[in-house]
Amino acid sequence: MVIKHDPEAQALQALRNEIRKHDQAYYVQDAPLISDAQYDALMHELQKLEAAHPEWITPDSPTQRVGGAPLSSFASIRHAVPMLSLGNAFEEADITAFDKRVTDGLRDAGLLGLADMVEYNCELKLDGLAIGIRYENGVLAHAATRGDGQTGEDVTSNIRTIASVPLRLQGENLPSVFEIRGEVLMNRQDFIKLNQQQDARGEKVFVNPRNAAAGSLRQLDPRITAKRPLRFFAYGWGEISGFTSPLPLTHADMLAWFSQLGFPLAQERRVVKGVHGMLEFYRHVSRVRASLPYEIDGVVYKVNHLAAQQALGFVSRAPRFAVAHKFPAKEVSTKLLGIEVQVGRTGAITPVARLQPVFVGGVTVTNATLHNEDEIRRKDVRIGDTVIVRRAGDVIPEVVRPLPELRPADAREFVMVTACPVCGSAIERLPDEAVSRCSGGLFCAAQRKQSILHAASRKALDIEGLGEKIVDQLVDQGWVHSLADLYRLSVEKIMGLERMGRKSAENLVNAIEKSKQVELSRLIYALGIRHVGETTARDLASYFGSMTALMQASEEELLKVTEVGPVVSGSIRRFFAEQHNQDVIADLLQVGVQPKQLEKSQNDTLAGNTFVLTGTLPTWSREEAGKLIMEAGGKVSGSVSKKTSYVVAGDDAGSKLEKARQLGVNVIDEDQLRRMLGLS
Ligand SMILES: NC(=O)c1ccc[n+]([C@@H]2O[C@H](COP(=O)([O-])OP(=O)(O)OC[C@H]3O[C@@H](n4cnc5c(N)ncnc54)[C@H](O)[C@@H]3O)[C@@H](O)[C@H]2O)c1
Ligand SMILES: [Zn+2]
Repeated sequence: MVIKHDPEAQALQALRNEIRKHDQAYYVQDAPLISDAQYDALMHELQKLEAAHPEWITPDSPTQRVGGAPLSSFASIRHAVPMLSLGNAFEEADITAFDKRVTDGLRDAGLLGLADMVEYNCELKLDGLAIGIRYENGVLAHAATRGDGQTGEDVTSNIRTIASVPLRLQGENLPSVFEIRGEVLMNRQDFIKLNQQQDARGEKVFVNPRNAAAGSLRQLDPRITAKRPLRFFAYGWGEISGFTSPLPLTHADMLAWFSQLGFPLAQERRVVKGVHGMLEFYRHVSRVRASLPYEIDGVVYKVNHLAAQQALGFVSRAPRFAVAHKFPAKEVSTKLLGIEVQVGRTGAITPVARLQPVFVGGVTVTNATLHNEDEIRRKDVRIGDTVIVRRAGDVIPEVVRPLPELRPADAREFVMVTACPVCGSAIERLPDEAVSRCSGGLFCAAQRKQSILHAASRKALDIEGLGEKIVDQLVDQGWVHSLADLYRLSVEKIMGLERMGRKSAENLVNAIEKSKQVELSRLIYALGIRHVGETTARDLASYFGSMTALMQASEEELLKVTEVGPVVSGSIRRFFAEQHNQDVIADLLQVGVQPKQLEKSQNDTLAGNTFVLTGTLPTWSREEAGKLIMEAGGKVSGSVSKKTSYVVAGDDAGSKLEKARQLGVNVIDEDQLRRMLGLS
């Protein structure tokens, strides 16, 4: 054949096989391998290919068929009347088009006056599985799943276990053959309970109520089905014969009759006219959806008059007289046009997907997060891919996964940027971290607010009154670009900020001025170098004694400082390697910031000793004691290790004391420390 070597024909075959595989998993195994959105995207792609090449459509194409082949472990039942699917509509325009098709069809058939609007019966689209139940002379004879639409699985014994399915029809005058059709489903609450039980017993849990209902009904042992909380709701019929009374004339009256025969109907039914009526029903159901006891995935509109239904007839897999109006999916597919990176307040670099605009979860989405570089690799997302995008509730939309089946030949892999897109500083990523970060902490505009707030905090420069609201304004006004700019602010300028009187402005300027006389350790901490917390800053200050010495320190020297390992030293080296950061520090010294170096003690009594302070000391605060130790040449560390020389324990000392005992580290009290310091 000619089409054999056509790449499009090959793609078409591959798609059909892929879809068949998923039909099998979904309809037969009740265990879908992919989300419905993903499945719908594959189906959509196949429809597009077939529309372009109608000559390639074969009767066995998934677009022409319903469901999956019946499971062979069940006996099969041939449907007297085929069980079909429903056409789908997603937007108002689809509904308008549906109504126009119906209206035109009925006018052509002479069933609708020129000025008349079509009447529709509106129902919920229950998210379970379709079942046909046949009654002979009023008694349940057999029941079958939809299967491939022509032949279904015999689930008679299982259907009999469902309490809401009558074993015998109610009333006197009954048809000799009557087939009811409807949905078997599981209430949300029942589904949650079932999954808890399954989990507790170490058995399979279901992904959603639909699959739980399908899996429970399609059991070879009806005793298992009997234990599952299944429900049945009627919405249609198959063969009806041997009935002496006239049949109802409308769909709504048919439903009313089913109710009399003993079948439960789903709530929220309504007969409406025209597009307006259908859309109003849709909006109403959208509002009550969350309060329904079961899952629905949309609503169904059916032409109400049965004569009109008959005149309209069927296409291959669905009736022309009905349509399912589906709710906006939380997941949809779209094209990934590109990947950009964003810099967060803390310098974290987030890759962001630029998408072909798509309507999902009720809004149009053009961007979605890809979290980080590893996620992109793990999901194997490539630029040019068709991807599944998810948006549930108020969360940020995210790219769930690509559809490799639809990957174009020119799809490209993402390459992480090496320089910050905001400030140009190097991007760093530590081996044990997922996130890449901009290393221009002091300089990067994206991180300005955060880094100034950090520098002003109590344990850093301790600038009272410099809170988030003020920092926001200072940065947004463009008055403060870097830390040093704080020291250039005047009272007059600050008075220009919202709700800032002269007095508070003066206080703030004084607080900023006062912070020029800062201990070296606090200034180091204020720089916001990654992994340099308060304690490390103190260790660095006491070891190097000056900012210049720290900035010039080699890796080897840094590693000599207590508890500075390769990660911390690397972070310090990279920070000072950035020219931008060096400039900010030079600027700080220029505007008059004078870090106070700790006075080295005369005799270096405690040199070479590392102390850990824990618990409440009788007279000194831990900070005071730490300062005294450092002034005597000792080091203070936050955690106990074999390298610790002494643990100074006060009242209520906890795990650190225990650790010291385990490791055999000397434990002393405040008095002993005082003596070592030569203070008593
Ligand atoms: N994830 C997967 O791998 C996978 C595989 C196959 C199918 N699917 C999903 O199944 C869908 C196709 O399934 P489908 O062919 O059953 O179509 P459908 O579920 O979109 O619509 C037809 C079905 O709706 C049900 N229904 C509920 N309320 C109804 C009412 N009031 N009146 C009439 N019918 C009502 C019936 O069971 C009927 O068979 C796909 O769009 C996809 O979402 C997913
Ligand atoms: Zn940056």
